[in-house]
Amino acid sequence: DKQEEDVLRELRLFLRNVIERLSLDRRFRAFTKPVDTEEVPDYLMVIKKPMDFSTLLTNIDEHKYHTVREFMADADLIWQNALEYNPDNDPIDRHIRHRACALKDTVRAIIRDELDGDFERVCEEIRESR
Ligand SMILES: COC(=O)N1C[C@@H]2C[C@@H]3O[C@]2(Cc2nccnc23)C1
Repeated sequence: DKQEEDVLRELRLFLRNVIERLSLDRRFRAFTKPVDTEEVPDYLMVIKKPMDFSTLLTNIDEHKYHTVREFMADADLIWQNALEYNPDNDPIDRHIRHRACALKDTVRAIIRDELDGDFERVCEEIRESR
C-alpha cells in the first residue's frame, strides 16, 4: 500500500546514500566496479558471487532489497570476496585485504550509527507480510 511503498522508497534512498559515500572513499576504488574477468581470467573460478558498488546500486534500483539485512548480505560479499581472492602474504594482497577490512568496518559503523532499528523492523514486517 501507499505507506509501505513510502517505507521502501526511504530504504532505497538510505541505501543509495550509503553506497554514494563509500564510492567517494579512495580506499574503496577497487570495489566500485566488477572485477574485470578479462584481466583476471580465473576470478569467476574462485569467486562464485562477485559483487561491487555499481551492482549494489543496480539491485537497489531494481527494488531487489526489501530490508537492510538483504542489502548487507550482498554488501558483505564485496569484502568477503576480496579476502578470499587475495589471500597471499604479499604487499598487493595485504593492501587490498586491509581495504576490504576497512570496508567491512565502515559499512557496519554507518548502519550502527544511522539505521533506526524501528525502521528496519518495519521493513522486515512488510517483507514478511508479502
Ligand atoms: C576487488 O578487487 C579484487 O579482488 N581484485 C583482484 C584482482 C587481481 C588484481 O587486482 C584485481 C584486479 C586486477 N586486474 C588485473 C591484474 N591483477 C588484478 C582486483
